[in-house]
Amino acid sequence: MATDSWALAVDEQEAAAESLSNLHLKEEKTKPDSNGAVVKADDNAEKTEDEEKEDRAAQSLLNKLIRSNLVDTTNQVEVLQRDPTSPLYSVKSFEELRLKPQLLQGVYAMGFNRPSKIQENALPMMLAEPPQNLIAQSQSGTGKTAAFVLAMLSRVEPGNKYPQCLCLSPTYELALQTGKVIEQMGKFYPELKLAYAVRGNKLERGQKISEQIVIGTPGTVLDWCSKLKFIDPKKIKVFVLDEADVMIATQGHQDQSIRIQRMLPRDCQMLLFSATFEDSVWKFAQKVVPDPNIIKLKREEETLDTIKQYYVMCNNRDEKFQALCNIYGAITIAQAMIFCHTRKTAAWLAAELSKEGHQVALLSGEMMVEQRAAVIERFREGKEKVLVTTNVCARGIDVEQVSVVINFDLPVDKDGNPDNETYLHRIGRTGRFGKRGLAINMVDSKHSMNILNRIQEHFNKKIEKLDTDDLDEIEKIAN
Ligand SMILES: Nc1ncnc2c1ncn2[C@@H]1O[C@H](COP(=O)(O)OP(=O)(O)OP(=O)(O)O)[C@@H](O)[C@H]1O
Repeated sequence: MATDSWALAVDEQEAAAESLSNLHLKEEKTKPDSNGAVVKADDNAEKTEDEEKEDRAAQSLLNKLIRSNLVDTTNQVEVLQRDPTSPLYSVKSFEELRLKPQLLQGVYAMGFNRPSKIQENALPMMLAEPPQNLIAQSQSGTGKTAAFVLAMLSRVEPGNKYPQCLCLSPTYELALQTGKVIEQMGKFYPELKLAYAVRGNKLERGQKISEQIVIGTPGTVLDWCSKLKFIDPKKIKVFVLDEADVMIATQGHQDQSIRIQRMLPRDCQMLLFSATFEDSVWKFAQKVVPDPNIIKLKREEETLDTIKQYYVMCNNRDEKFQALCNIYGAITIAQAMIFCHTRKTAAWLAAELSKEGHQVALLSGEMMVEQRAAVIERFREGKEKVLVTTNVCARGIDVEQVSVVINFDLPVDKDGNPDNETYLHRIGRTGRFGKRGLAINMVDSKHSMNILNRIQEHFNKKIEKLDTDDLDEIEKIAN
């Protein structure tokens, strides 16, 4: 399980050296050399990076668990065809795809009325004859999984009792999630079976798999294809590489995926999906998907334009808490998210707010992903009005009804510099879909004032000072 390790490292520092608790926020990058706590932070640096990678898989799983709808996007899909002279097809309905009736029934049973933006272009390409390869990138929640599941289900011949579609996922949990979609969409195909090639799923040696679709993690799939020979890779017609960006962040997965790909027949259809498209993903994609069509859908830009930003000057944690109480006392806040730098602060703040009678949810890095999903779900349903959280676990969560975001601690990176991207992520979520949002930043030292100033400069947007002792002033900001 992934952990909020950066916060954990900081927590450890806090406990180990209370008097030096602000060391990680040192303005200058150079770290004092005579201090044990700082050396410890250095020791942790590598571990933190590793665990951050692991956190990508956890984040991805969390996104899947809490997502119930397609993500809205106004951006246009970018399509790069392998053969630019061939006509470009896009579909506005599932009927146009001439799917097998059982499959169309499965799609409608899932409540899909029409293809998503990425599906409009991706599906005709994936279902074309002869099969074409595809690399597709779009953010989580835009319909990629549903698209490749539909492609696998369309190509499979249920009468043939051997694996024909192979799908690689970065983790066991993500494989299970995709498996669920296959089962749902293939509901009206009773003869269709699915096998999970994941660690712990032990088969007897010499056995052959009769399931038509295999989904699994690269290490186990490689074993099943080569050493154990449970799967005959030469019979695979569709090869899907899901979550390529998460995949390559895990040691060994890239090589294993390439080795699997090499065992497949030349005419096997190769499909690769990724939520992001940094250079490393692109290089990997080109290695495993020959002659691809490419589809990209840009992430919806987050902006601070519709958000009123304020800061409150305090001297310490207790004053910050008092300021928060004053704000709550003066204005009605439907739902708020409050961000803290460490788990320890988050837990403390949640407890203090509860004592004040607020219905508080705490989202923290040591929770299992499923627990986090449950907390977010309750918050979404409005069962709690305040969500206190640290950074890592709240990234990428869309909580549309949140009207106020409070940075109890300003976001800083490992070197103590402003983390502008995180600031935008946190705050950008309030002012969605034309709504106006409110962001309040707590500042408690010269150092954090400096961070705030640098954030202001970066976005070229003024953050106004707010006096939380002046009730009239607070009331004004809510209007
Ligand atoms: N055409 C559609 N119409 C309505 N809902 C859809 C459609 N396609 C997918 N969905 C739903 O939208 C959500 C996101 O879809 P999907 O999981 O396929 O996206 P994704 O890009 O693969 O995201 P992730 O990588 O997080 O899984 C799911 O709840 C899915 O059931």
